Amino acid sequence: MIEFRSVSKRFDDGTLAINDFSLVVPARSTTVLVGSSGCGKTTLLRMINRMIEPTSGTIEIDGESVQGRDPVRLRRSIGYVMQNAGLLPHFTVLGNVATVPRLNGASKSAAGDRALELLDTVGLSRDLADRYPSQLSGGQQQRVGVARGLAADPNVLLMDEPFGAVDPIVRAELQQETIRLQRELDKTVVFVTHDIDEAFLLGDQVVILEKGARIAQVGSPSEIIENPANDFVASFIGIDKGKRAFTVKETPRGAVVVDGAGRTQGVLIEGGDA
Ligand SMILES: Nc1ncnc2c1ncn2[C@@H]1O[C@H](COP(=O)(O)OP(=O)(O)OP(=O)(O)O)[C@@H](O)[C@H]1O
Repeated sequence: MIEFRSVSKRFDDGTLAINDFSLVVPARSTTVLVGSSGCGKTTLLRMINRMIEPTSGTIEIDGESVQGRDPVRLRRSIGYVMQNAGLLPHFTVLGNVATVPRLNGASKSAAGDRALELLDTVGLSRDLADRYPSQLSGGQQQRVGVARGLAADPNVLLMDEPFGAVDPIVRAELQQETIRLQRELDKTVVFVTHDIDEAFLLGDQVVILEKGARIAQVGSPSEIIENPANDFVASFIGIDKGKRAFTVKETPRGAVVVDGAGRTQGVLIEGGDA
């Protein structure tokens, strides 16, 4: 579990990026921070692994303040996946993934073996191991980025808009892979996006943020859609534009559900376990 307690961050130029933010991130599930550009998502994420230091307040992982931990060791123990994968251009795929285990003291051959296993885990062919990042597609680069994030077998994985730069089809694939990985690996994932659909797809807990990282609402996707806390949330999740507003239409074969654009999205059945 990760806990933010009254965390604020004022940058040197006076910008108050985070204003008194408190949140519990449950272990072994995915929490998504979602909000418009500049609301403070990246700053929150980077305070977890001390790439950014809070001005006040504390952040704890499993009850221990990160401020008391050695920043370099802390960073190596937490997976971090960023937009555009953030790969080292002069290292091969294998080199990029093996770097973290090497830094953590693994021998060259053990780190290489681990890196190959991780390519399997993220669905990349081992044939790509000797390529350089520029020789990969955007989606493949992102997978390498995820493999690198998992390399230290961290309990906590931070993902900052990891699929922002790939096309919609690859993005959908990577989202499904993320869901599969989460099921298999059982990590505590904190995921940042500005895309509410991505947030609802991936998040067990979704945190909708306004400027200054003010929390507009925290809840499961169902809770938020069923009971938006205010007009800002309703608008942000698209209810007012009819995006998540469905109507029921009777047809000779039974009731169907129709979206705001008049397109039939599915059939209405009795019961279900929700
Ligand atoms: N080093 C810095 N110095 C001054 N202000 C900063 C710095 N880094 C970020 N900010 C400001 O802090 C606020 C929050 O930035 P942050 O990058 O956390 O937002 P974000 O929600 O991740 O945005 P985006 O989705 O565009 O990446 C913004 O107003 C930003 O301009």
